[in-house]
Amino acid sequence: MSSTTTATGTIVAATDVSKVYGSADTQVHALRGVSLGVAESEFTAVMGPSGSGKSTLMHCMAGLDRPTSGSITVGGTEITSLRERQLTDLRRDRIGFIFQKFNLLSELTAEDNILLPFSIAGRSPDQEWLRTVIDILGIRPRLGHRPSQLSGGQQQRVAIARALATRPDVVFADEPTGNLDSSSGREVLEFLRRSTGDFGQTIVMVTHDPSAAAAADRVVLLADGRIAGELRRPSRQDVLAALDELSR
Ligand SMILES: Nc1ncnc2c1ncn2[C@@H]1O[C@H](COP(=O)(O)OP(=O)(O)OP(=O)(O)O)[C@@H](O)[C@H]1O
Repeated sequence: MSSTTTATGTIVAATDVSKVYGSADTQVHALRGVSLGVAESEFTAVMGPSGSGKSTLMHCMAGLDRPTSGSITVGGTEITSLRERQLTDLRRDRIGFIFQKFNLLSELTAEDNILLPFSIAGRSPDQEWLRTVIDILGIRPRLGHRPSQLSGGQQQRVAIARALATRPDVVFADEPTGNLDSSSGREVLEFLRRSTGDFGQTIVMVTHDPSAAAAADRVVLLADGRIAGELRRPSRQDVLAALDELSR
């Protein structure tokens, strides 16, 4: 079983997680006994070669997919045994998502996109928190715009506001800078970093980009469905060297 240090204050814990896709001779072992603890208020990046299991791990930890075996807890709740309805509620209430392609609803304004999780849940947002998030992200002047009227960087900031608005236990970000130019990408990473330092938000980000990973507190390396190592506050060069080592 691969494992990495589980810090105290662990908010998401995967224990001996395996995921097998397909059956019989078409089986793919996407994860082979991964154990990983995500510390509260930390920015964790997951990296590794294509096909190493990054998306599968993130989807399992976020309750979007079920592991074949092993345990996953989010905020102390074992999610692998939850029914579909309970999983949907847990994702809505305790998890935020940021995607490479922003995933904003094109017919809604930026503000309505940010408020969508609340409309779905039939709840009111914490107005003061919402104001703080919107102001820090600098999107107040854009709240009445639809996604097509916003740049990629602005759309991603709206998506970040939507993810943070519910104050989730953890935000999962899937290549959040993948569709952005380098300066918008840097801004987005800066916001993500700030949300961990200033607000104690926990973030798990899957990325291929060594510069993006270098913004994280911790970089977990996956290879062939196993944890292959980790780096603490690495530079871009450290990340590149570790990836190079993995591909040997
Ligand atoms: N739904 C699926 N059905 C069958 N095999 C799958 C499925 N999803 C992923 N796989 C396989 O599982 C392995 C891990 O895939 P995964 O997408 O998790 O890797 P990744 O590290 O995120 O890759 P990439 O960097 O290319 O996005 C790969 O061999 C992939 O082909």
